[in-house]
Parts: sequence; C-alpha cells; structure tokens
Amino acid sequence: MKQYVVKTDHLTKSYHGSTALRDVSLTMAPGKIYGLIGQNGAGKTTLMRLLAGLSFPQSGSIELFGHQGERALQQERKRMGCMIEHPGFVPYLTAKENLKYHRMVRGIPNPEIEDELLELVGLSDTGKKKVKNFSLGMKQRLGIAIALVGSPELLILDEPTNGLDPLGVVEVRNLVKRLCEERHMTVLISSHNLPELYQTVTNYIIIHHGEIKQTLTQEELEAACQHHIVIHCDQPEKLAGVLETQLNTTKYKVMPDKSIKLFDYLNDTDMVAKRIFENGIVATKLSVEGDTLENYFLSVIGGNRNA
Ligand SMILES: Nc1ncnc2c1ncn2[C@@H]1O[C@H](COP(=O)(O)OP(=O)(O)OP(=O)(O)O)[C@@H](O)[C@H]1O
Repeated sequence: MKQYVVKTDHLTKSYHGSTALRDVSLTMAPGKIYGLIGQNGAGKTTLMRLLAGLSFPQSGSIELFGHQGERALQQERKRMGCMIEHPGFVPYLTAKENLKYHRMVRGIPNPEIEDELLELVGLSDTGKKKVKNFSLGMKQRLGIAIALVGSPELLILDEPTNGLDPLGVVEVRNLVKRLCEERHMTVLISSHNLPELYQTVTNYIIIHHGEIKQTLTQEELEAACQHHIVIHCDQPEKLAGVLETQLNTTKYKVMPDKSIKLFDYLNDTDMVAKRIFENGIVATKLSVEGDTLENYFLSVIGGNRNA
C-alpha cells in the first residue's frame, strides 16, 4: 500500500458553531510540493494548524507518515517544520540568535546548523542586524529557516509570499524548489493567488469555504488552461480521422462527452471548419477556449470573487 506523508480523512473544524473546514480528505505523497490555494477565510490556516497539532478537529482523522492517534502524531510531528501565521521571532535578537534560540528550544545539539540555514535562505551577511530592522522578505526567509531547524521531512508554510515584492516572491519560490530537490522534502505551501504558485508546486489543492473543491497536478492544470479548439459534431470518430489524415495532426483529444479538443490550428480555425464541412460532418459548435490561471481558479470555486 502506498505510504503518504499526510493523509486526512473527513476532517471537520468549527469555531463557535461556524464551520471553517468541512469533510477534508486528502493525501500528500513524499517529495511533492503542494499548493493550498484559497481566498481569504477559505480555511487554509485552519487546515495547517490541524496538521501541525496547534488545534484539534471536531471530527475526522489525521495520519502522518503512516501513523494515527494523538500520541503517535506528537512523535511524527517532530519530522515536520512549520511557519504558520506569525513566525516566532524574538525581534531584538539577530537572525543567528533567533535560530540558536529555536535550536535550543527544540533540543537540537549541532550549532553548525545555524550558519548552514542562514546560508541556505540567503541571510548569512545580516551580522549584528536585529530582526526588528529586517525587511518583510528577510523576515519571511528567517521564518522558513526557523521551520527548517529540525531538518524536517515535511515543511508547512502558510502564505510565505504574503506582502513580498515580485523579487521576494521569486526568492521564496526558488528556495522552496531547492529544498524539495536537494533535501527531498514534502512541502505544503498556501497562497490566495494561484498564478503566484504556478511552477513552484507540483500539485494544487483548491479550497473554498472550508471544502476541497479540486486537487490537480501541474500537468493537469496546464492542460486545463491550454488554449484549444472545442468541436461538437455528429461524427466525432470520422472527425478524428479527418484531423489525422487531412490536417496531419494528432494534437487532439476526444472528451467523454464526445466533443473534440484540438490543440492545433488555433490560428486557422477557418481551415478546420472547411475540412469539417467538406467531409459532410455537421458541427454544432466550434470555438477557441482556454483559461488564464486566475480564471480557472475562479471557475473552480464558483466564478465569483465574493461567492
Ligand atoms: N480562532 C478562530 N476563531 C474563530 N473563527 C476562526 C478562527 N480561526 C479561523 N476562523 C474562521 O475560520 C474560517 C477559515 O479561516 P482561515 O484562517 O483558516 O482561512 P485562510 O484561508 O487561512 O484565510 P487567510 O488567507 O485570510 O489567512 C474563517 O471564516 C475564519 O474567520
């Protein structure tokens, strides 16, 4: 049986009778980067807090590294590093002193990890500068370094790019990718902006009003957003033959509803229409479709920013 790093089963969490998370069942496989995407109030932080053991569900269960039950989870959470909500800084200490503090609190003996982590997140040259004088980007990177103190196998980052400028976003993105590649970590990273996580993550989890609306891979998202010609016609098998023999393309897909998605001839739909007509096929629809990432996200959650 496949072992997951995280597996949740029908997790539900309410605050004062209002449901923040409803029936969340998901799995996370080792070595992947999962983007948890949802608008403000969607339930991202609530889910992360439950995984980290910072709060408890009303119902449902959590399995970490194949283990269940509160005692086992406490043990497995030592393999997890988190930056959820406000990173735990001591503002009047330096970056290195902050790392030392967290290392000691966690009972980790090797001090060399402090310099290693500063180097990893690009804060080696901050010297005596106190964290209260850091830029937001520096603080976010220090937050990630603190989450890495215990050399975790699972890293949970709640909106690590929030408030960062485009360069800061790229820095965090590259750091997360590197961690996954070099340290084979599994990462869960949240954002309210799908395009921001595009190409950083390998898998997307779309959450809305506390419910998982869709999970999909990077490839599936690309396919969903890729522009194509949609053709509805009376003889889809014959049309497939026409595409291959007369338009010399295999870049098409017959969909379950028998429509055809053609990923070719996007700039020459007239030619496609002409061939359809010449072969006695009746097309009831022929249109170019495809989405931007943001539109796709909005369509999954119901198409309305305020829904
Ligand atoms: N401690 C709490 N007490 C009461 N309600 C809460 C609490 N924490 C979260 N909620 C509510 O639960 C819902 C989900 O909130 P959550 O913080 O998980 O969303 P989010 O997706 O992380 O949003 P954001 O992007 O704004 O951080 C919201 O309606 C929020 O108001």
